[in-house]
Amino acid sequence: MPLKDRIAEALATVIDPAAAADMPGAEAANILASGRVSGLVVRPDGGVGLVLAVDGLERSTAERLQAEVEVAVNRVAGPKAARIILTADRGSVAADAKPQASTIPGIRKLIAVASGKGGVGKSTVSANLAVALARQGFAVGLLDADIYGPSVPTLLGIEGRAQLEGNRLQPAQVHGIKALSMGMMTDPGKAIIWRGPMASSALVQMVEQCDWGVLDVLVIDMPPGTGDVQLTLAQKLKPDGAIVVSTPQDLALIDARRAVAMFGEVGVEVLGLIENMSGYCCPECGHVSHPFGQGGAEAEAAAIGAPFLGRIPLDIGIRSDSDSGQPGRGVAAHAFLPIALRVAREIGL
Ligand SMILES: Nc1ncnc2c1ncn2[C@@H]1O[C@H](COP(=O)(O)OP(=O)(O)OP(=O)(O)O)[C@@H](O)[C@H]1O
Repeated sequence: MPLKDRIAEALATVIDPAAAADMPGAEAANILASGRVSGLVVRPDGGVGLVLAVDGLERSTAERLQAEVEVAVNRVAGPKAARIILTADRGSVAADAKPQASTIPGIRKLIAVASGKGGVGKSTVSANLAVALARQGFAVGLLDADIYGPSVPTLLGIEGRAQLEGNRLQPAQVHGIKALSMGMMTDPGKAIIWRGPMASSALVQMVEQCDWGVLDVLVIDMPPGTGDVQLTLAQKLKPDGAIVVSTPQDLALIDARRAVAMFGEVGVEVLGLIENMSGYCCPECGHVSHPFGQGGAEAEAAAIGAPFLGRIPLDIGIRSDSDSGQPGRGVAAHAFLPIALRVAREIGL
């Protein structure tokens, strides 16, 4: 039987959650019969694409359904073959979220991605989260506000400086998102010597002068730490929510707690903690080890009453894709999808 037919057969085993709710006990309709699946294609490289309509479903139900579909497709077509595009009447899915406008014209929502200390993967998380949100159909911008070590140009493979048109800075357009970085303002390798209030004012001005167009969400890769610059930036930009990234070891978690407290001080809701570099799977033998400990961020989140958004494994592919400017592939694509869906729901996208 052709692969496409076998995939259709597998999809026919997935029950439509709405039909199941309507007909408890009866033989509920599957997602093919109920018309949720369209545009099923098998690409020459073996990848499988389809559109899944999730109208009328709660976000959590839609996420579960997406995961079920992914498993069904991958079972037939091989691991990581599925590429699922969700469509929804946004009103129905986001009905439970509270709408709120950002303070920057044209930008609906702002998310700050922060960490208590440097090097925990905050920029990697920001870039992959931005790409994952864009793949859900949102118009996404990424601001690299990390004045101390702007890494977004490397992570996204951006070369050259930001251009000015009139008095408006033009963001780079890469991987389906718009991006602007301090690293696009200076010569590579040149230190930026702004300090304190000057740094935060310059950053705010940079966001406001950028020609973002209309964005559903702007992801802000904050400078690492919890000093004055970070505090002022949070106060001035008033993000709709903040995500704190930490590795699992105790020292990083102490700093993550400080970052959560900082957002509390300025009244910014913490959407949750992400544990990065969590567990390493040896590509040779498949053994999973935990060089930075295990489960620390989840326990910390529970202790401080913040949601836990998920964990990203320590993965050689993530490291090499970051260095070569290719976010959103392989392990990263899978790990960031549920986090992006949850974040979108939390901020009411
Ligand atoms: N999950 C991961 N698996 C493997 N490597 C990772 C992972 N996350 C981040 N890295 C690597 O760790 C290094 C630091 O990541 P990144 O620049 O994102 O950290 P950061 O917290 O933004 O650092 P800083 O705050 O100092 O700018 C990079 O080389 C990146 O490729």
